[in-house]
Amino acid sequence: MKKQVAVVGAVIVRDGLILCAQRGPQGTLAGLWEFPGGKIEPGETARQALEREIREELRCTVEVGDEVVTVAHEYDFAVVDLTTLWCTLIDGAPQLTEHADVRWLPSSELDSLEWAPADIPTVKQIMNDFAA
Ligand SMILES: Nc1nc2c([nH]c(=O)n2[C@H]2C[C@H](O)[C@@H](COP(=O)(O)OP(=O)(O)OP(=O)(O)O)O2)c(=O)[nH]1
Repeated sequence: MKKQVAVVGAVIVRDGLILCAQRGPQGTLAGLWEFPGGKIEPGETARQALEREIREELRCTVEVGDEVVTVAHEYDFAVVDLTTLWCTLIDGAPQLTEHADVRWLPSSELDSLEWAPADIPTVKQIMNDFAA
């Protein structure tokens, strides 16, 4: 059985734009775009994990809202269960610590980036939700 990893990602919305983050040039899924976040640690809820990851990775504070969607994606290295949650910034502005780049994009332009494979259904759903 492949290892199963529970991951949370933040869909941070500010002034109608969505924060997209590019993974660093080394390691898993290098250079691809994702929603900032990471693995849920034992004993944490998805929301707690996301608040912690955003503080660590982007040095800012988010308020976590409703779930966008949960998607399971099988990579060669693991099955990733990616849950995304709508977020708003309540303190600070995102700073680059691990990511190569961040961009604020309107939902209609999200598909201009090369996303991690697990994110593609999520990106489609966000584009639909915003267009609705
Ligand atoms: N944070 C985040 N991770 C994602 C997304 N899409 C996606 O496939 N992933 C994958 C990448 C990683 O394998 C895992 C998240 O773990 P992590 O954020 O702790 O990443 P990492 O690079 O330190 O992990 P790893 O090298 O040990 O796999 O989920 C996404 O939108 N956000």
